[in-house]
Amino acid sequence: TARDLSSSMGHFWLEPLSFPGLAVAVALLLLALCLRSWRIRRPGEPPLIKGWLPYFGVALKLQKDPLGYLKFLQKQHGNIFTVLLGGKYVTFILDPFQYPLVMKNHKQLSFDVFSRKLSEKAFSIKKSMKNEDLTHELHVAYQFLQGKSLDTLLENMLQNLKQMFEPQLLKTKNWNTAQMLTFYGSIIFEVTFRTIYGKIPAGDKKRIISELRDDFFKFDDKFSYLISDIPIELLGNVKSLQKKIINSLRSENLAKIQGWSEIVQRRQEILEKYLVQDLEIGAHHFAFLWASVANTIPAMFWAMYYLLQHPEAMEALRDEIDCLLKSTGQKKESGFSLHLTREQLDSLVCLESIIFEVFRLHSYSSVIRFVQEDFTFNSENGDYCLRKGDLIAIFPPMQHSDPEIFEAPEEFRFDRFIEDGKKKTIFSKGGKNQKFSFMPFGLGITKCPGRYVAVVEIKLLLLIFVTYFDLEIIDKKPVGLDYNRLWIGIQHPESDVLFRYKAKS
Ligand code: HEM
Repeated sequence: TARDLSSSMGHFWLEPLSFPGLAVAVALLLLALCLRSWRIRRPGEPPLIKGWLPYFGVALKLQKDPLGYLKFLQKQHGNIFTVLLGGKYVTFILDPFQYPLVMKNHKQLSFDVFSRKLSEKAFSIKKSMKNEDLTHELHVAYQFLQGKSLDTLLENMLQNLKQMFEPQLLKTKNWNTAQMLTFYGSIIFEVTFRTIYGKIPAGDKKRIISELRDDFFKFDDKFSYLISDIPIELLGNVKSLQKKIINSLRSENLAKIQGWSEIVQRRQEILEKYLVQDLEIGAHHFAFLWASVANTIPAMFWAMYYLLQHPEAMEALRDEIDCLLKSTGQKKESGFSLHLTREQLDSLVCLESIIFEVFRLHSYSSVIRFVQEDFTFNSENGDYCLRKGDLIAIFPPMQHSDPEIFEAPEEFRFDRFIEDGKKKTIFSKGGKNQKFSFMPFGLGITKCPGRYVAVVEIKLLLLIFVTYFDLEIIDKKPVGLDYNRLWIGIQHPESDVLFRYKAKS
């Protein structure tokens, strides 16, 4: 419908044009749209599905029910086919045994063309993305999101949570009502910012962090439009929000913040070494900040949402946490005195299983590659010609929702990732182990480097809320997914959910 169409394009505005001017602009636009859709399948190419809408192709159908529609196309056309989506031709590779072929052909199937375009539009990172040495050094620096550095991040995160919770939240002795996504979003933004970028000096602290957070969420609300072809200038105030956030993360402003994490220190050194332009440095910090919270927030929302809807999961989790606290001699009653190591967090198999089950159900992180040159994809099921300029997509939710790998895949089962009291890591189909059955963080060279931080952070927050608070869901109606962020991580809920909390007495 026209409404769907306008929402899938974004609510943008145009400068008023005179009538003849407008008519010519519309005619040219329609011509351009039709030309983009004018493609005929060449011999050897995968089946081509263009839909009936010029330019948009099957975008609306896919957005309405991505899994249902892709499974329908898979039944009709097999494991490889090309669809027209918002002016782009995307070839889906749905057979997991062919994933390694996509990952290993770096030269023909490039990941950086796609991510460079996104970084330029969404975060205003311009020249520096083309500098291979810089990109390489930034990648090497991701080691500071693992190992010993991760232990330090965990310690600092606990400390920050203590400072954030003690003055206020832990004193909430009467029921307080809040919207769940907004509530956890705000906590995650603040604790992540403090842990990664450090503490804003007292005085202006509250104002600065809440202003940055508000701007960040307003920007993030429009993120799905940033991966479309709509120029950023047509997205209302997104450009000015982007400028404002980048400005607050420039070296000069970051220098006022104390306690940078190792990853930020190292990134800053590398950025200074290669770049002269301070705004470009701010843009890199913005991209990293976005990556560090954008997916953790909806993941935390869903974990809490399912826990509150599934008393059996809550009970199992409470037992597991009680056991750990007892065995480490920690008492719940003595204020916020928790001390946890990464090994202890790691031993909580039920907690991890709950989080992984949320990822399985709601991570739509896709692996996207750009076809750099015409290329023949030699697979076991035949050879396919891929066309220069098209995109290739691997779509993990197809495995996550395969009933032969995960029984009753639509159900939330808190213990799905537990077997004989231990973590279950291998899943099979038809008797064969499936290496690519669970891919919430992408694959290969572009796999998320922050995945350990994300899991530690969600574990810590769930543990704290379950230990120190009484929690109840108020809106009991089931909540569906909003597929606006189809390719980019954990999906948001269709609507926020009312819940209430109070500190345990
Ligand atoms: C549940 C939470 C998270 C999910 C589902 C997630 C998912 C992903 C995915 C799928 C990618 C790859 C995108 C691509 O193929 O281009 C990615 C990239 C990235 N993620 Fe995460 N992520 C999460 C949390 C985090 C956190 C907490 C951090 C940082 C502390 C982080 C830092 C990054 C960075 C820096 C990249 C870009 C890597 C590059 O330069 O290639 N992520 N994430």
